[in-house]
Amino acid sequence: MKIITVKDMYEADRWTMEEAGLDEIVLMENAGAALASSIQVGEGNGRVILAGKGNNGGDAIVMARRWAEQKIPFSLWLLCPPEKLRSAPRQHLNAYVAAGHSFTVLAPDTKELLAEELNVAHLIVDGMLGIGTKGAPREPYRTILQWANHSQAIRIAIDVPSGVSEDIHQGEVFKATRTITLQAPKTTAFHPRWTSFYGQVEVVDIGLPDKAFEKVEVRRQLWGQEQVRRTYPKRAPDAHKGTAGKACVFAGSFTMPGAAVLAGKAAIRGGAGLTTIVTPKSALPLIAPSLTEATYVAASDEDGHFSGELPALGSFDAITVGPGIGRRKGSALLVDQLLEAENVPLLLDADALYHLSEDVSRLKRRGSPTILTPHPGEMAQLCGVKVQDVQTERLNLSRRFCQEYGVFLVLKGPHTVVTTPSGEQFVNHSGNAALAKGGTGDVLTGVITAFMMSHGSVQAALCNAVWLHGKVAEVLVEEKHSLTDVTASDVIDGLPSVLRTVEK
Ligand SMILES: NC(=O)C1=CN([C@@H]2O[C@H](COP(=O)(O)OP(=O)(O)OC[C@H]3O[C@@H](n4cnc5c(N)ncnc54)[C@H](OP(=O)(O)O)[C@@H]3O)[C@@H](O)[C@H]2O)[C@H](O)CC1
Ligand SMILES: [K+]
Repeated sequence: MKIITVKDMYEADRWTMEEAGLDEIVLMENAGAALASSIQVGEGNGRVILAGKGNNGGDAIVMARRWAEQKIPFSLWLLCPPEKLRSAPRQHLNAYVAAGHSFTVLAPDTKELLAEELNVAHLIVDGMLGIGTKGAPREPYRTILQWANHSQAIRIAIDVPSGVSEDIHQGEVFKATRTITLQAPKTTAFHPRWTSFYGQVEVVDIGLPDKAFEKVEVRRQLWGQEQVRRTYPKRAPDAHKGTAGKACVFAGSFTMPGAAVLAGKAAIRGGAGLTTIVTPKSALPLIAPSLTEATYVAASDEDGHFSGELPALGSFDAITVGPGIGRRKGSALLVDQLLEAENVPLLLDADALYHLSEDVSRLKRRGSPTILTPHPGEMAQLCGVKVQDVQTERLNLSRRFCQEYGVFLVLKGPHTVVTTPSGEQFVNHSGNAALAKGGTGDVLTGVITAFMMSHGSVQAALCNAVWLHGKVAEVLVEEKHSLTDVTASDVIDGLPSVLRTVEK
């Protein structure tokens, strides 16, 4: 599903109205109808619908008419005098009134009443400001946003939470429990400044034809269950361990053996036919008892770490380096040599990224796919910028990096972004805060390693692995865990149940 900018959305709107002849009134009707049916109204009274002067307010007015016809009690508040409404919302207000329904206009003598209603509301629907917002909300929106955000109510935003805009500001923003976005997800939903204001994001169809987006150059998409099901490869009935892929994972050290165990286990659970762990000799006995299915190569060891001497190896379908290798000179030498490995995809994670950041230009010499899986701190180091700069420019920075160095990149975080060497981007739509724990990154690395070998496309392999990893965390928390207690091993144990749903 394409992720679009405000400019893209207005262009698609224009095409739909001018070329397809569907006017704004119809789209607004569709929007209001979709909203009315996707919001669970719950028990009791105390539903407040807030409508601003623009078309976002128009969507709210249509939704209110639909609810009124279903005899759902609510109060509709108009935050500007009716004559100040834009044309389409005004027409819909006329229809609302003609149908015999009532509303209240915000005015000095009604302000207190709105404050009180918001205070006791159990559901607030935000149709105040949409994608036409510029900068921080002005009055009266600012004050109403403060009241709404203080309420204990469930808060549902129409299209975007009011106050969210492409120009970043520090003003008041509607803190939505859930945002029902019209037609296509907007880039602001994945901007670190705004993500938390969106709450849970849901996209509803309001009838714009796909063709409306054809002219829009969209190179950012949302990756979710539907895309995973479409691209997840079926295992051939005659598959054997050789065809399922041979992975070589350089991981672990005397002080960090667990990282190798987690990455290796996850690769095996993720479907790798054969997994070989290459680890310093003294770390091997710490790893092998916990990972019986792997084979091992004992690498030359210096103080429990890689000495830098590359052991003789057979041929592999994927090489991964990084989990638990540490930051010593020996592992730096190891990374340097592996970057020269020909004809095999190479995944660099964790401390391998630390060593890579010494000289990123080495990436340009690689002939086979290279995959980097940094968290924001590692990305900052790779790019020579501050972590904060990575967070505010996640999409743009990733794209520039991948295009310059010709790599695939998985930038981890609440909406993990996968970028291809040509700059196509995929924003992941699964996961939760349970993954904020040491070791979960090693698990992701293992799954990616396996998927790189089973999927025909590196991009699909990365996107599917990231989605699966996040989905497992969701299922764990839904079924038997809390956000606090999930461990990296739990994530490995949770892989089978989600994989089964994907394979069906
Ligand atoms: N195709 C679709 O997706 C459709 C979406 N719809 C909905 O329409 C809105 C966008 O509607 P639009 O009227 O363009 O914009 P808004 O509703 O966001 O309102 C913009 C007006 O609000 C004022 N404004 C702007 N910034 C601020 C601010 N910081 N503080 C206060 N007020 C602000 C401004 O008016 P002024 O006269 O004050 O300048 C804007 O004009 C979209 O989000 C969907 O919800 C359609 O219903 C169907 C098609
Ligand atoms: K809104």
